[in-house]
Amino acid sequence: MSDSNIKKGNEQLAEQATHPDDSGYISIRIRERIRQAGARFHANDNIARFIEPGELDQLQQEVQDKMQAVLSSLVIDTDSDHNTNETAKRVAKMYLREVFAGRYTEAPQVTEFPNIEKLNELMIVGPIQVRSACSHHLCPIMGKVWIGIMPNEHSNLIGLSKYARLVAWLMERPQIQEEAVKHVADLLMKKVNPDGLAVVMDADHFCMQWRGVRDMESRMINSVMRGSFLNDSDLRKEFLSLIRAR
Ligand SMILES: Nc1nc2c(ncn2[C@@H]2O[C@H](COP(=O)(O)OP(=O)(O)OP(=O)(O)O)[C@@H](O)[C@H]2O)c(=O)[nH]1
Repeated sequence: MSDSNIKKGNEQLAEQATHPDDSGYISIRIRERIRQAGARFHANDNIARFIEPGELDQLQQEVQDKMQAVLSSLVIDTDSDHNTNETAKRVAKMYLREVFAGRYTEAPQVTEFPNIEKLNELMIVGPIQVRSACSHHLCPIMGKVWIGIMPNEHSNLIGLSKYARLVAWLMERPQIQEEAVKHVADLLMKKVNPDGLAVVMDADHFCMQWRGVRDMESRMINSVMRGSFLNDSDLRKEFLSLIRAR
């Protein structure tokens, strides 16, 4: 980072400090609030409730300044290289507003309708295209998710698009696939309260393709079965054969 960039970054951080005695790093204040609440802030946790209005902009600026330092340590001349001149800014925006946005924003609003007609037939949604990142290398995970729902009279019905919105909100975080699928199942159990739920995810892990073992063929497929999908092997088979046919 050039001296002028460092100075600019420091001035911006100083301006952001609302208390004269804090370091100016908004991430420190947010972390402190989370710790005081006894909450967790792993890569796949949502921390939106600890971020006050306007603070996400400050956090993005902090990430930008630190990303600029990473580029500088990579010995990239971001001052004269027109291609990387604004890379720190782009990457900060991409992390906070796009690929990891599920950490920093509240869950999408979902209208829940009562199951007036007492529907109890298998319903399948998918393939829902999903984009996530592994928490080990922050490399993309790109894949598909299928959801099977067996409602009962106590279930809520939610709009079809809401499955995709909820799944996207959970996926836009660094994580491992096993936990991602479990989180999808937990959230849908809470929202829909079905008799049974099945979630299958099939994804490419770029940390195995772009780098590391550089295996372009292998993928990860995993599933979570709850309630009647666990207890009723015919239902499970019907679900799996219907998604296989797609
Ligand atoms: N179980 C699981 N592993 C994952 C997932 N995404 C990435 N990984 C793996 O996480 C592992 C991280 O392993 P490490 O040994 O700590 O890192 P590394 O030395 O860079 O590993 P290599 O990829 O083998 O070069 C790698 O084997 C990845 O393939 C996931 O969703 N689930």
